[in-house]
Amino acid sequence: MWSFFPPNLLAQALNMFKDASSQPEGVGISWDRRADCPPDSSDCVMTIDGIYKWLASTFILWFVLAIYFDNIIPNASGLRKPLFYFLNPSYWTGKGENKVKEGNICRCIGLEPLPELITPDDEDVLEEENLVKQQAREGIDDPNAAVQIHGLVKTYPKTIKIGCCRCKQTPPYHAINGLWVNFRKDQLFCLLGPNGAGKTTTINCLIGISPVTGGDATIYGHSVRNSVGMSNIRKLIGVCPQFDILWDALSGQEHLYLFASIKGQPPNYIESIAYKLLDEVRLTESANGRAGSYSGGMKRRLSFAIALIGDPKLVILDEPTTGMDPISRRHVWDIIKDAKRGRAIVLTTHSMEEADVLSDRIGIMAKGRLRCIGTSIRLKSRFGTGFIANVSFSRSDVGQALPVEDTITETHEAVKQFFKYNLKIEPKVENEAFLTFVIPHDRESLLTKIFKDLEERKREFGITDIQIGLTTLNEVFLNIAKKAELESATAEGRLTTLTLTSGTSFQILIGAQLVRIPESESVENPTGLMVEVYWDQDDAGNLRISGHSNEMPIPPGAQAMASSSNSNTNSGQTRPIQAIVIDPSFLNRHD
Ligand SMILES: Nc1ncnc2c1ncn2[C@@H]1O[C@H](COP(=O)(O)OP(=O)(O)OP(=O)(O)O)[C@@H](O)[C@H]1O
Repeated sequence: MWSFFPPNLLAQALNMFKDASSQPEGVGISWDRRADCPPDSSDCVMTIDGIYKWLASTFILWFVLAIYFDNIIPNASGLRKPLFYFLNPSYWTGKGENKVKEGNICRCIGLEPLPELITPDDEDVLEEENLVKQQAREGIDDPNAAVQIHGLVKTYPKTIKIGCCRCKQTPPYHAINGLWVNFRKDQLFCLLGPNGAGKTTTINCLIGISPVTGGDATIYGHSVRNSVGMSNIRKLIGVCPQFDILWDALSGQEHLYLFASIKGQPPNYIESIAYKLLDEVRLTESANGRAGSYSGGMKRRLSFAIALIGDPKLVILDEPTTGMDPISRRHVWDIIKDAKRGRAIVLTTHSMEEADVLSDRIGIMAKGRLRCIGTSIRLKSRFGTGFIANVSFSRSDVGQALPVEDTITETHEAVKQFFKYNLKIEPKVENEAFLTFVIPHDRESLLTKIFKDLEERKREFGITDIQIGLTTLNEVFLNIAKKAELESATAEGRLTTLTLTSGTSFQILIGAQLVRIPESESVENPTGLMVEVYWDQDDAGNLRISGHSNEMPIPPGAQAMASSSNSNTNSGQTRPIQAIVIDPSFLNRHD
């Protein structure tokens, strides 16, 4: 046992050298006599020759063990190989399956239960899911898809590790909850979502930084779940991560040289590749400056240039324009548009304008699930509130006989009446120069006729311009984020206190639209009173009450929805009065 540890062998060898040469009559140990025991030694167990051989053998032993443990102990991202990975022929041949695992060897994480998969309630998401599932069932490798995501699940265990194999678990967090989607070639797919939606986690799973808990994803046919597939994927992708991974001491040019070498670009071309990319991202002048002295926007541009090295077939851009000024941003948009040709791009961003300008398809995620998918126009028409009509007025060419203010009021009033009579809507924004109306989707069929009439009566109303457009992507995003937050608040039965302007306070389910005011029955209103509650989101995305409507009688057709759980009721304490939630669907019937 003693001999398995090289320092002991070294110490023994030094000791033998000392004994052999410390006395004046000592003859030392020559190379020829390396296998002989010292002449006066009675307990010679090992000679210098034996020590050399042991040192050589233990070097090989420890070297092999180091490689083995390096493979089976989870790396910084939690990835590791199976215990008997070396028995798998693919490890040696570099072909076929060689699955990577996640988590500790004692499998704290491996035992995480997969989340309950929920069928999407959006028809487009369901259609996409069914398409990908069908392709997976039939083993079809879609020639138009660059990335195929098959029921991807990522669960972060809230685990506190103590020692090697003892671990304490807190509830796991499902960051991605069964994602089924294809990212097509020659297209830019934009992944949107509020903070914590799971966008970066999805990207990290695709690029192999984060191990997948369930499901799989293939990039140009290579699975992210096996290490051979992952090493092939690395040759095909370029990544601009959310946070710049740069070395302060290296210049922009040196970064490009370094990454081009790592990506295996031919040495003769590295200089021209770096020159071209620096020019594309407008960093030629600062090419020799240290990255540490770059501004945030310059660092983002350098990271973007690094992602384009080697002409990757899939480019993943995680918030690439964060911190850029509008001019640089527009410039990077142009580069991204050009880069779309011949490759797939996956982009995450918080800029709705960016998503609108660049995307071929957009997917909005929230709470780890895909909530909607489609082109920008499709999302706007399905999830926006409808069309926006802007009617502009001139002050000069109408109503000469009346004072200007009266003329304005009169023309505005006439247009307001026109919209009220034809579309039953009031203006959303109103000022001297224009009126803005939001036209709900259910009245879209009337638009052609109404705008023809309005066009003909332009002079009569003093209208200078009529503009009509879809609601913005921003609005779609807010609607989806709000719906997701509402869903989770309802599922968890979270309550909050509503205080009416009349001073009455009671508890309501977070996200409830219509609530019955407790104890509000009277002779005039035998069914009681209700209020409509308005919600918005705070900076952290949590729903908060922004206001409420006037109190109104509950119509006979209104039905109570399933009552909420009494999650905040503590035994021994006064039970808070909790309002009943009324099913808002009857509102639509009375529109
Ligand atoms: N290593 C981790 N351990 C535990 N939870 C994590 C870990 N990394 C991310 N999460 C959680 O997973 C969820 C998704 O995070 P992710 O970074 O993917 O969100 P995102 O959509 O990219 O948000 P943002 O727009 O802020 O970048 C978040 O609630 C986050 O707190």
